[in-house]
Amino acid sequence: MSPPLSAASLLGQATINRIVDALVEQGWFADSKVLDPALCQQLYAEICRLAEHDGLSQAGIGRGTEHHLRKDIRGDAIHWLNRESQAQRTYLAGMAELQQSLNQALFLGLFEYEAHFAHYPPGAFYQRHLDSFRGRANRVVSTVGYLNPEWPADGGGEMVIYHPDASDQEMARVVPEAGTFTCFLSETVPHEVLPTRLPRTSIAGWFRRNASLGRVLDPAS
Ligand SMILES: O=C(O)CCC(=O)C(=O)O
Ligand SMILES: [Fe+2]
Repeated sequence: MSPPLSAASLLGQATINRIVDALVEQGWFADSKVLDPALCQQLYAEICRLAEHDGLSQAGIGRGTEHHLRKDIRGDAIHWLNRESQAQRTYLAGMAELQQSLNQALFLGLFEYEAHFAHYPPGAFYQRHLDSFRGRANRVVSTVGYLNPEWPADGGGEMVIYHPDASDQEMARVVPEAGTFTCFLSETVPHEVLPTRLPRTSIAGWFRRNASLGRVLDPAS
C-alpha cells in the first residue's frame, strides 16, 4: 500500500492562483508538472487495471436519450470516478479545493464535479468540440489530468486548444504526459484530441452548475 497523499499536495495555492488568472485572461490553462507524480502513477495503475479487466465502457456523445456511440467522433472508453480508491479520493479532494477557489475568485457558483477516467486506444481521437452548450449552464469549467508516465515526441494524442472566438486558430497543443493538467471554460473553448499512436490515459472532469430546465433537473451523467 502506498501512503495516502494529502490533498494539499495536489495543486497548491500558487498553481490555483495561476489557473484562476489564466481562466480570466484567456479562458484556459495548461501546464506540465502540475499533478503529483506518485498520485499520477497510482491513477495510471488503476486505469490500466480497468482496461485489462473489462472495467471501461465505450464513450458516447450527448446525454440521456440523445446518447450515441460515435467512434467517428470520439474513440475513448471511460470509467466514472466513484471514490473507490484513495487515489481517486485524493484527486477529487484536489478538485474540490480548486472548485472552492474558482467560486471565491470568480463567483461561478460551481457546486458539483463529475469526472471519468478515459482510455484512448491507438488510433482513437476526439473531434473538435465544446464540452457544454452555451446557455445550458451545465458544464462550466472542464479539467483534464494526464496519466501516461512518459509520452514520446511522435506519440500523437495531443489536445489542441482553439481560440474561443476564432475556432480555427490553435492556442496550444497539450502533450498528454503524467503531471500535465489543463482547465478551460466548457462553454467557449473548442478543443480536440488528435489521433493517438499509443494507448492514452487521462481523467476528464467538469465543474457543473446544475441547470434547472423547467422542472427537469439536468441529470449528472
Ligand atoms: O483528453 C483530453 O485531452 C480531452 C478530452 C475531452 O475533450 C473530453 O472528454 O471532453
Ligand atoms: Fe472535451
